[in-house]
Amino acid sequence: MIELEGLTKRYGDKLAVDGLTCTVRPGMVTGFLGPNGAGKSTTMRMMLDLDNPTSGTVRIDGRHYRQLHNPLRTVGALLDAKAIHGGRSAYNHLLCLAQSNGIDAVRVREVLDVVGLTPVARKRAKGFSLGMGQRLGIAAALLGDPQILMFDEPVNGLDPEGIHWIRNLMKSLAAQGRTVFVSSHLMSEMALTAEHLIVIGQGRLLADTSMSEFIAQNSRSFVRMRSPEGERLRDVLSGAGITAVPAADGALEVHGEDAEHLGELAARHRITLHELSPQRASLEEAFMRLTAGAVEYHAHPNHQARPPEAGWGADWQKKGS
Ligand SMILES: Nc1ncnc2c1ncn2[C@@H]1O[C@H](COP(=O)(O)OP(=O)(O)OP(=O)(O)O)[C@@H](O)[C@H]1O
Repeated sequence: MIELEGLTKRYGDKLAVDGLTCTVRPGMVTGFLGPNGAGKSTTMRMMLDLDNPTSGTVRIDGRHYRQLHNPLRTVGALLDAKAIHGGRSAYNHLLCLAQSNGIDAVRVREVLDVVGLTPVARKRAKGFSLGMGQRLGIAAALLGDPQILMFDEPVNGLDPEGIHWIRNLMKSLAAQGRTVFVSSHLMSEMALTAEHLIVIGQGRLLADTSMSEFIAQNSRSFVRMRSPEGERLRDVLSGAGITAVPAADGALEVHGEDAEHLGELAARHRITLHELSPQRASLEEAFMRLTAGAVEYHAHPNHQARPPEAGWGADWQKKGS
């Protein structure tokens, strides 16, 4: 379990993380979301004691990172896959890590096997593709067989097979009772992987909730109905006090009613339906809706450089468009 309490980080005038209080629990994958510059990497670095908080605390299984006897056996992390000594082979990179952390060398072969790098174990890491580098970083995170795992953008550079693999790996680690904390900008991937979400914007906590609650609370859901007797269907709905809004393709959209009720109503009036489909918003829509006011870096849609306006989009050029 990872507990944050009032975690705050200030860089000069910039409040990168602003009083974060939340708990990352074991037995599930927790997704960590936020627009660019929201403070995700800074938070993860503070969790791993790579950066000092301005105030507030992080506790890993009840202790500060510095109090952990053998940190790699408690918490494994993939933060920056490029932070590897490129001159070493994958095997030697992991062996050095294992030896300096009192981990048996046998474990090196095990994790190489888990991440599928055994065939290239003796090759120098500097010749690795982005995806292979990610796999090596994941192998390092797994080396100490820790109960807590943190991954910052783990699917970066992975091909579809690799993305599928890491999704299953994270789910299986969580199913073993481990704490799995993962950040990603790939919403569709996050929707398939995470059970719980922690969302931040401009360093502040915006949501700490289950995936399904998050989508339900931050999106509009409705039922689409399509019938060859559209006019009559609309009259029947209206007679039952239900407002239906026509969609561009001739279907009707009904808010605030469940599909079962609407289907039964149509059946009672012997109205043929060609479609009766509950529409649930995607995680991406819900995320965009929640974070709309907390997006820090905006690109302007018409490609032409435009002087930044005042307000929360003013410094978008900092990270390039
Ligand atoms: N070492 C630093 N010095 C000064 N400012 C920093 C430093 N590290 C991060 N920041 C600033 O703190 C804010 C949060 O950055 P951070 O990298 O944690 O965000 P993020 O959510 O990980 O972003 P992204 O999704 O783009 O990776 C940003 O405005 C960033 O420019």
